[in-house]
Amino acid sequence: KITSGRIITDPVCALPAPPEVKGIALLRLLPTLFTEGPEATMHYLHNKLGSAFTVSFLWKKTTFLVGQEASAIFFQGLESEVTQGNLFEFTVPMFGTEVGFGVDYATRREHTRFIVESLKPSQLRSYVDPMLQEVENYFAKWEEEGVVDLKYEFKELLMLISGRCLVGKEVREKMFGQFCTLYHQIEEGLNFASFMFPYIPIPVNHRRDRARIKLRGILSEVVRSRKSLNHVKEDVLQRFIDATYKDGRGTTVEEVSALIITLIFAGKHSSAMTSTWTAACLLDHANSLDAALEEQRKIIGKYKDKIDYNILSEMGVLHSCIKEAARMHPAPPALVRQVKKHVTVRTKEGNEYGISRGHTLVHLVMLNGLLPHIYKDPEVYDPDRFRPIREEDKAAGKFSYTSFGAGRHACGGEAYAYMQIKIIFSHLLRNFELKLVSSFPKPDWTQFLPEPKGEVMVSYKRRRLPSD
Ligand code: HEM
Repeated sequence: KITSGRIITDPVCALPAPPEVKGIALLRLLPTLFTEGPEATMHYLHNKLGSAFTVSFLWKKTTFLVGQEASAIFFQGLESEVTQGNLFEFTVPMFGTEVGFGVDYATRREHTRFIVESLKPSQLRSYVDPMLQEVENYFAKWEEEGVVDLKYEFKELLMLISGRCLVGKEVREKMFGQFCTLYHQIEEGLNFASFMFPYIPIPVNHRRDRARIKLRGILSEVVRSRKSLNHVKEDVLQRFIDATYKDGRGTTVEEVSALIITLIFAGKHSSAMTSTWTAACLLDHANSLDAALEEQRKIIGKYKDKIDYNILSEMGVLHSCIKEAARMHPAPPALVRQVKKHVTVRTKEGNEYGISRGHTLVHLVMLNGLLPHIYKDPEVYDPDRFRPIREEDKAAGKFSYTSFGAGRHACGGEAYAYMQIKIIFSHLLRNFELKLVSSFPKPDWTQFLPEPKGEVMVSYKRRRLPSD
């Protein structure tokens, strides 16, 4: 039985708790969960219980939030109320104890500042040419025509771009194969077993730990060499080397190396998956594809083959196509926090609930982008909804679009991500005729970081897109 808005006697919290699902009611949901997946299950609970509801399993209470009103506390709450806390403990053996959840909150905020500064528009301009070179070199290896798994291709390409723009030329040119192998071993350390028990002695954890030490060694060598030879480069690694804490202290070699590994992790998979969904959506919607091609023709007419930061900013149609794919298929489908101090959640339906300390809070990005009072026909791929005049997310206001997070922990790499994805797609659209040959992918919920299921097979044929 699903209990609704029950008055509880917790002395700290006089407000009713959100509707709760537990025991037999929870068991009854299992068939839907296994046959239709988490999104359908959450849809069902959201429709039935409203925009805040709690799932209780054993002693663990997880409260799910959907929509702007209910999610406000998630994004705006103080660190003393709502925190990422020790939920991300599992990332410490992946990235090291010098960054992320291995350090205190104040130091972590300083590191976020280093990241945001290294990816701000004035810095982004310098990453356009290296990104372009990586993209051109990559697709130059494709034949005259063929069939590829675009998901695989994007994973490879995004790793190359990360290698060049984040890690820098030394590693990219001399030891990239070794770097990738080690990085993948760290990435493989992210699975359901290591998430629950990050330190248990299983082979995948051993490999992750050995890989992190070796990778750290490689990066430390590069940082030391740059420092001793006074070699200054145009990449994120250099920005981290030059960064200073508020007290004037510089970053250590270990911190710089750990920050770079963290950043590749934050940006590579999410960008590769958003690119894959964008391709699948575009190739499945002739109107949107035509609009994106038309925009490229116009831009070629104006600037010929030249691409720079400003020209990329003119690709508004392409931008909306990517944003719309990320709305329907957000790279992280849900975001998590922990309640540190009792908080109040106000819902769109006009309810007020008290959430007690110790609850896990989950903001459901995957449902937030599908709310019909914000998005017209939310199940339809319609990039125009983000174009001037309509701008459905802006019209609705704060927290209506959360595919890149929001509030204190909003994505620090959003502009960088759009830039690299736009560079990839402008190249693909100008140089290849593409067709989706496999069926439109479903999300694969068996992966720790969900991605399109199976191969995303696309046929390509070289061509030169004429100008308008
Ligand atoms: C399409 C690609 C991307 C998507 C969909 C995405 C999405 C997100 C989301 C939803 C969050 C919020 C996490 C939370 O609230 O718990 C986030 C945080 C973050 N992202 Fe991204 N991201 C993308 C690309 C990137 C890239 C390319 C970088 C860097 C190169 C990056 C760096 C970060 C960082 C550093 C944070 C943490 C911010 C903080 O905790 O203060 N992201 N991202």
